Amino acid sequence: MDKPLMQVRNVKKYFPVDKGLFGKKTGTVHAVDDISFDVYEKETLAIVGESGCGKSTLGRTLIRLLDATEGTAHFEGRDIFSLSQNELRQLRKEMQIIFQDPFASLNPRMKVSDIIAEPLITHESLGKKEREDRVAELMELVGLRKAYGSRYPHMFSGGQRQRIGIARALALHPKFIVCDEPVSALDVSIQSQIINLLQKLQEQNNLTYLFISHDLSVVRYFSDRIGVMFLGKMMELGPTEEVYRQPLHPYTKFLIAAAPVPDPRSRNQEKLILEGDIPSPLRPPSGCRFHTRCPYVQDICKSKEPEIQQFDGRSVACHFPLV
Ligand SMILES: Nc1ncnc2c1ncn2[C@@H]1O[C@H](COP(=O)(O)OP(=O)(O)OP(=O)(O)O)[C@@H](O)[C@H]1O
Repeated sequence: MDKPLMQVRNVKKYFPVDKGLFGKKTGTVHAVDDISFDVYEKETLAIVGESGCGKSTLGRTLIRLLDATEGTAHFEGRDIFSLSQNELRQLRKEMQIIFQDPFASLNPRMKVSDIIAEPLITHESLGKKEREDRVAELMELVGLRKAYGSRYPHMFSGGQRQRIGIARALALHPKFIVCDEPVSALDVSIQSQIINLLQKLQEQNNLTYLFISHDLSVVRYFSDRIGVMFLGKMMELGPTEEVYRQPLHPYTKFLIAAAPVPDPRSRNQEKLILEGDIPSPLRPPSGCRFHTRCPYVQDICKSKEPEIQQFDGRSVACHFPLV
């Protein structure tokens, strides 16, 4: 494996909730709650989990679109949570994000060529001709015809709009890209085109992806490793194929069993039925956060938070891993 590009240690992101009288703080959402992992150069690390488990908050915190509550994240040796505004400006070139809904993230009043040129104008001092050439190059890279540059976002299909978002994200030659559910809003046939494009761009540009998805069938065939989140915690992390073949955490086993694409090898897998709703991140359960839904729950799970155990390049936060 390549060396770590990012080392994330004990990162927390809490949101105060003020719905009380006079905007008084009435609680805290534990969106990301003490998460540690490494992201290796040129890998695709998928982060999966049900809606609201903190995937987007984690991704946004790691590229400093959100300020962490606690913890550190070293990117090529620099703790990105303690950078000055000026240093942060430099860092922004190296870290980008691709959003789920390309339409919402593209300014409808701007021409596509201006949308793609925007980061170049903000961060680079290129002449007009150089900038136009770079925009044309980026459009070609993502499979958009140069002539489309004078059109507006509403004139494009969802897949093409996502290509525009990807071109803009690539404009400054980033190393690390958070892909936040980039194909969830697209038709299945278009999803594979965009995933193929992301893979091609990764190879050509040595990109590292943190790929956020609620859909395990999407990430299976192209992520190198997979991290499974539940209520702000990382429950399991390991090489994708190994995690699918033998999930160590009951929650991972449930997610794989519930994934929409049938896997012939998993047909005989024990059916797991999860009891209850996802608990509130405002008042996470004591002990293991998953214990209220876990079919294998035992007394210790209700009172003691599991330590993270390491198994040969894999990690799991469970008192009774499925080894
Ligand atoms: N700005 C905010 N203020 C308060 N709570 C927030 C804020 N942003 C996110 N949350 C809460 O933090 C928790 C994690 O949200 P997040 O969007 O990171 O989850 P997610 O796993 O990405 O879900 P989804 O797939 O639905 O986007 C949720 O309970 C959410 O309501």
